[in-house]
Amino acid sequence: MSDDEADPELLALLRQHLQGKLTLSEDPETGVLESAEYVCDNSIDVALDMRSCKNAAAAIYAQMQQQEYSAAKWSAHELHPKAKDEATVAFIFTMDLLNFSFWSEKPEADRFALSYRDKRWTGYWSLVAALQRALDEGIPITDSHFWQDEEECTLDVLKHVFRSSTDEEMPLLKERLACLREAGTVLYQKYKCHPVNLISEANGSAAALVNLLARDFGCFRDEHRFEGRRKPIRFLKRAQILVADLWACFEGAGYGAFQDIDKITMFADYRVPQILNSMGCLAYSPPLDAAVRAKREIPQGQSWEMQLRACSIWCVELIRREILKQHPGTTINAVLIDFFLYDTMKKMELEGLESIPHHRTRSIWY
Ligand SMILES: Nc1nc2c(c(CN[C@H]3C=C[C@H](O)[C@@H]3O)cn2[C@@H]2O[C@H](COP(=O)(O)O)[C@@H](O)[C@H]2O)c(=O)[nH]1
Repeated sequence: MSDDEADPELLALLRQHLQGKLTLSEDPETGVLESAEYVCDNSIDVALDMRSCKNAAAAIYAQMQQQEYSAAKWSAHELHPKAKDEATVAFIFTMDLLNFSFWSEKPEADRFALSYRDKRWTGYWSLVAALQRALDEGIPITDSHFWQDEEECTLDVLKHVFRSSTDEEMPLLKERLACLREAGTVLYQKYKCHPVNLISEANGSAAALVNLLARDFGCFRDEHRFEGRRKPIRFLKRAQILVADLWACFEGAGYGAFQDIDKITMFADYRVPQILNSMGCLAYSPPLDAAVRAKREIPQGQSWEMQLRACSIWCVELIRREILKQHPGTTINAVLIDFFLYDTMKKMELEGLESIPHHRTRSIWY
């Protein structure tokens, strides 16, 4: 067949499509909601309180309206990147590769903290500040070529990037370096060394992008066994928050344009379960409640930890459905509810209003 002749198979497919006979493959699903509902239905140490979820839906909606809460708030934060370009995509990809496990056992004054732009940053914001500071210092921390260069991108360089203003180091630094190395290799092998090519591969689907991340990057494959069930339970928290951060940063356009963003669920971290419990939406069994209040470490993958994560996802899904029922046509989705709950929890923490500690699990998943 010469170059300018169309492929007969392609022509046949096109003809079928034009005649309405070709049903393109179903929109992809991530399987996270199905996983969350399954674990929640089989949980005995974490339960949802429906009355509180209903009340929470009304309160969250009212406060989001009052604060004019929208995706635009994402870029408003001084540390988040402002430019709507490939460099920002690389920044967000790097950030969500490493967006896990900032909590400390030390008192507030001694915990890992980072000084940047004359402020002290802890938790998630210490990560964002560290990346911004590295770029200011000419360290190409968001460049996948750098991640692969074992001479340049060493553990000592990462220690410098995340250097603390206290004696405590950022947790899991070796694991963070391993995430960068793996991501650098996969981006080199499959995506021409840049995450923008990942986004275009997903063809405007948030669920497809989440699935690509879980398929190709072990460090995004946040799925685990639950009590003998054959099919793994999928949480995919950092894959989902990566898609959500792109969507929020680019305000649903450009590299953040996803026609199915509403398929993204709440991000199963250690902060949102804390506020859901404080609002009465999640109830813990006495032994779990005692373990959380005693700040005892809860191992990743253990039943309690799986129940905390899954019930949080399912709880926010029910709150989302209740808001939709009370306010048909609202643009509020699980991403915005989640962002709002995280930000509200951080405000409560700042004002010393935490009624229960967050649970202590050390892992690269959240
Ligand atoms: N579910 C959920 N988890 C979130 C975030 C964020 C930050 N998102 C920003 C972007 C838009 C929003 O408006 C936020 O301003 C971080 N985390 C997770 O929390 C943990 C860090 O806690 P702490 O150590 O206390 O900072 C860690 O697992 C981190 O991955 C979120 O939004 N939702």
